[in-house]
Amino acid sequence: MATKLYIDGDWIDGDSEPFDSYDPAEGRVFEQVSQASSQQVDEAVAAARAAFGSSAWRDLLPVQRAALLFRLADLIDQHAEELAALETRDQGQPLEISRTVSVRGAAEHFRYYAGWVTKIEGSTSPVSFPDTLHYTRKEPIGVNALITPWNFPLMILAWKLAPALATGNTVVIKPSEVTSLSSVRLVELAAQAGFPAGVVNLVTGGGETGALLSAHRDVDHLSYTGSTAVGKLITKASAESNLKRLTLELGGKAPSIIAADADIDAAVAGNLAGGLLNSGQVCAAYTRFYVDKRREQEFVEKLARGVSTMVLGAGLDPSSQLGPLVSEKHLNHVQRLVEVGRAEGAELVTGGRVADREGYFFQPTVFAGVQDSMTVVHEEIFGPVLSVLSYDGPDELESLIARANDTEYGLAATVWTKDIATAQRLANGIRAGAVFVNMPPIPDMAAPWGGYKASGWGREMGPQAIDAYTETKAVWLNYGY
Ligand SMILES: NC(=O)C1=CN([C@@H]2O[C@H](COP(=O)(O)OP(=O)(O)OC[C@H]3O[C@@H](n4cnc5c(N)ncnc54)[C@H](OP(=O)(O)O)[C@@H]3O)[C@@H](O)[C@H]2O)C=CC1
Ligand SMILES: CCCCCC/C=C/C(=O)O
Repeated sequence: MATKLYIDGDWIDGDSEPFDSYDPAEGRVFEQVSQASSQQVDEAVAAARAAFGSSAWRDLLPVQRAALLFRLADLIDQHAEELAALETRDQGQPLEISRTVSVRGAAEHFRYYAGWVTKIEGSTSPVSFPDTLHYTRKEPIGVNALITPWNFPLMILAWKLAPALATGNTVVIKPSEVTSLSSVRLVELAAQAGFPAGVVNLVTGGGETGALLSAHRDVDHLSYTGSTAVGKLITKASAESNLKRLTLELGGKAPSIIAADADIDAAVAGNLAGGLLNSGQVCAAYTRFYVDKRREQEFVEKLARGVSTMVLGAGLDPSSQLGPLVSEKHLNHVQRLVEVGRAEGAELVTGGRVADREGYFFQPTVFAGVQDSMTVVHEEIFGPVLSVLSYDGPDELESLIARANDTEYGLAATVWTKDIATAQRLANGIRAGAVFVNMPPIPDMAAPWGGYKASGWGREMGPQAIDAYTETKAVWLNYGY
């Protein structure tokens, strides 16, 4: 039996043909997922609109709204093992990642934004009119479509859902068709927590569901995480429908700069974590390594050694360090780009092939001798593929910054050095939403996350997400009237 849709407080079957969800570690179907029809998408949006105006939601006191978010966080904790196993089975990530990053991360987001509910303040402005009070209010935007990706389905849903609900919005959730299951379970827990009917709606689907939401005239704001190509389609659909507000977290191609004074062992460990977490299926993954020529050989050798000792395996196997890629389609995408890298002359140091086992596993791969013009430096691979380039030393800092910035993306970057001036100059010069000095790209709910350039619009997490889900209203009060 297929999973169900959740519309206006009811669990219902999708009217379109259900689709298969695969266990990527086995390459076999393990669940059927309901597919919403176009009419059901309309019903979900209508339910969210009605709930937005309902006193059951609108008139809740901030402390009451916060209590619902705290309750949801507690329910996630109570079901942590079940959620982690489900995420691992559906997405492929090692169980420890599901536990610590996905499930604990999701619960922490609901707690963090529950804390914000009672602290969403406006301001007063000293306008130049006599007898006039001017103040601002932050109001919820209205109906929000949340279109979430397949790399961290549960956690990224929490990035969007927690601030949306904290600010008093209503939502229609549309998970990636590749990984819908943890979203279905989270919505069950939200219903159990007691959110009023219509506040949280879920439409699973693939093929047109996302497009229906992006073109919908009664969606006020859409938050999307995924490819830049779809991000562009969404901006077009917004422009051609109702100019809905957009928050877009799109592709990345993070540079990693390793200076001559870096602790190479620490840099290798940090870059392996930053480049291969979730098998490289991370928008902020470190992918192109610019190493000072004096340390290049040592870095490549140690990186390749680290990569080749990593244990590939099903996420549910506790010894596994690298899980499968999420789907056969994505495995083919990674394989194609690795072949392009070889054809363009990158030196394959280790890996480079689909692993010889069931499921969608790709060998972790290191390319050396990579040139700036190569496709592996520019295209988002979103897999376990690390490309090493080099640079000439401290005098090259300006050109190094230019090379790091020679990309359409600007989500994240990293610098490895003991010299504070080098770190600061690079952090200032690189055009990216986050620069990590001597550490992997670890998000935190208190810190903004998002990109420059084609990596997106707006910021998630931190206080910035409160802005993403609110409108600012200016109230002018003439008390001399
Ligand atoms: N930034 C990140 O975290 C992520 C980046 N990626 C990158 O994206 C690449 C391609 O991944 P892919 O699996 O194709 O997924 P995409 O990221 O391209 O997005 C697929 C999602 O977008 C929705 N969608 C498609 N068209 C529209 C539209 N016009 N309006 C609104 N939503 C739409 C789909 O829903 P529907 O079919 O129902 O319309 C589905 O939910 C990956 O190789 C990777 O590089 C992928 C995942 C996460
Ligand atoms: C160490 C945890 C890394 C989590 C990265 C979250 C990724 C987000 C994205 O790809 O959009």
